[in-house]
Amino acid sequence: MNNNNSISASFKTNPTINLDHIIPLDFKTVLKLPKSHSWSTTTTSTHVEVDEGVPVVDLADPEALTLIRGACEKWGMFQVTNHGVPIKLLKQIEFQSKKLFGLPTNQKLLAVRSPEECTGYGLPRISTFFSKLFWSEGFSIMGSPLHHARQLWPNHHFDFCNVMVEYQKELMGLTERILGLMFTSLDLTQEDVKCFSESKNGSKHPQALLQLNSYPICPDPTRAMGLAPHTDSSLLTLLYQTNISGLQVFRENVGWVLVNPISGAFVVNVGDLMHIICNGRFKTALHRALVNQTHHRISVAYFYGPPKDVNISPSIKLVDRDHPILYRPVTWKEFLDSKATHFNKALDFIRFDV
Ligand SMILES: C=C1C[C@]23C[C@@]1(O)CC[C@H]2[C@@]12CCC[C@@](C)(C(=O)O1)[C@H]2[C@@H]3C(=O)O
Ligand SMILES: O=C(O)CCC(=O)C(=O)O
Ligand SMILES: [Fe+2]
Repeated sequence: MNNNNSISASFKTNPTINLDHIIPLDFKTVLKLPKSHSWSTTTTSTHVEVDEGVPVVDLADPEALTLIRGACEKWGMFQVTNHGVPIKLLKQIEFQSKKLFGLPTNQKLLAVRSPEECTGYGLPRISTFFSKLFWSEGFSIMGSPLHHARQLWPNHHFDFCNVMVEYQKELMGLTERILGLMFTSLDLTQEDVKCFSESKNGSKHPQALLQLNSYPICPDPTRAMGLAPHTDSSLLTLLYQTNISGLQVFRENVGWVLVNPISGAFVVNVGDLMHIICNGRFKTALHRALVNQTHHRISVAYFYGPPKDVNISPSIKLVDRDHPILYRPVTWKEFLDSKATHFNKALDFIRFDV
């Protein structure tokens, strides 16, 4: 799916940038944090302790709708349990990710993401917005991972590919179920949220990207950044953060709050597009990942969005005299283009002055 027809084209790396922003360091050989990866300690300063953390929602709970609405309004994030995705699949994707990131660097570079593309091995795209580099590496997949998996393991890519494909199938089902709950919690029906109706070129398919993240053991975590603060551009992101902590979410007037790993749970992030549809009522979650000195951390993010050329705009049901319309219509493609230039300010560029 690496063509101009998909959203992948919108978050391609600017071809003129330094390859340092694509090719990760050979982390295993580094005993001291290099200057290139040394952030000021104020940027990496750790989280605050809070009494009540990110809400956890058991999908079988009769109160799930109310809990989800409250969590999205207050945190832009919650964790889900009892979601139906087999634990075995979660263990398998963790295993396959570790297998991939454990390869020697020269082998991983066989599948490096090219500047024009969105899939393959490399540093997270947002690294181009920062002068310091991240203590992390990633592998992005859209649809079939076959092309890059063959480059890594010419004869032994079957298990990897099967797990990635199965995981994407399961996560698409779960994401759509959670999206339905989120809309229902605001009394919105399918008709109220037009983003899945026919797109201009007749394609009705939602778009999704699977991102495997690896945060190697770090010699000086107090000065390193795994993934800098950002919001996801998606409608919704489902993150499996294994059992090693590192994810933090920002709360206004509170600070950075740790998202405690819960065995077998998914973290659900409200993305920018959901924030637009809800006219700001559900908050897009500002989050980041820090690293540690003892454990290699893996996380798996599934970004889900609408067909690329469908207009996304605030639902009129959530607009009234007290809640004026905040955003103008935008397609996911246009928004990703804007995000690739304006990064965390992209929402401001489509906001009406109120
Ligand atoms: C579908 C997408 C979401 C994403 C941009 C992209 O087109 C492809 C990569 C995704 C990712 C993964 C790491 C974090 C993130 C912020 C980034 O830079 O690239 C997200 C993007 C996003 O949500 O904007
Ligand atoms: O690794 C994590 O906990 C966060 C990953 C993330 O935010 C992302 O991939 O967008
Ligand atoms: Fe994210």
